[in-house]
Amino acid sequence: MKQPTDFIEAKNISVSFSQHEIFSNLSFKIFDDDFFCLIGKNGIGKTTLVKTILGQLHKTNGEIIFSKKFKSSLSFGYVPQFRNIDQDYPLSIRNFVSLRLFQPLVPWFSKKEKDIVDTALKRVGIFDIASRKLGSASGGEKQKAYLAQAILYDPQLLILDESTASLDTVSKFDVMDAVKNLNDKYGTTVIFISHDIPLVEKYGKHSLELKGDGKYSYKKIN
Ligand SMILES: Nc1ncnc2c1ncn2[C@@H]1O[C@H](COP(=O)(O)OP(=O)(O)OP(=O)(O)O)[C@@H](O)[C@H]1O
Repeated sequence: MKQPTDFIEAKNISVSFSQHEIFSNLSFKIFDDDFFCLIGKNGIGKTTLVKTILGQLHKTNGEIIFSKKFKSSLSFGYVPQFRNIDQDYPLSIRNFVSLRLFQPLVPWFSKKEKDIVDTALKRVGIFDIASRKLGSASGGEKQKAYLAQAILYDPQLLILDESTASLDTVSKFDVMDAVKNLNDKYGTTVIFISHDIPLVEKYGKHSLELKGDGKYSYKKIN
């Protein structure tokens, strides 16, 4: 199969903190339509690697090449582990998602801003329930509201950092199906940091496992 021409390529990258080498000579590609899974035990260097890709940390060695679609200053959306929201939280799902709109100069939203929010709500599949109170939504629906916030400005990369870790099984698959839809239908490039191997195997396209001591494995999954 022909590989996409848009990608981020890491070539022999190494990162150390003082004398502590986190990873070394790491090489892999993240393609434009990728569902790239980053796995490895706690403290192995997954967050460090993502920060390196985003240019927030300096590499000790190696280079990261950005093809034409990706700029070296990447725009990204970020969804961390699920943070629960109280039952009596007053905002609707739509108003909660709108909180991430850049601060408007006037205290109401323009048509363009409303369209941005509606598009994000539709893309993650919560448009029909957008007027409901977020506090009364299920765990999966709340996490999809965070997901809608993360894709509001159509970022080049969507980073899911253990985003399904504390959700029940049904909600986990519900959120992952929404992410898969973004990836399949809208070409959103996904980096999924997870310990959940069954999810990685079901949804991932490539995986990079950091194993410590400079060892890693990079493979195609689906
Ligand atoms: N700024 C820093 N200075 C020094 N050491 C750091 C710094 N940032 C991270 N580390 C260390 O680098 C190692 C890798 O941390 P990192 O957060 O990347 O791991 P991780 O795989 O994302 O872990 P987790 O799964 O727990 O989130 C850890 O030993 C951590 O303490």
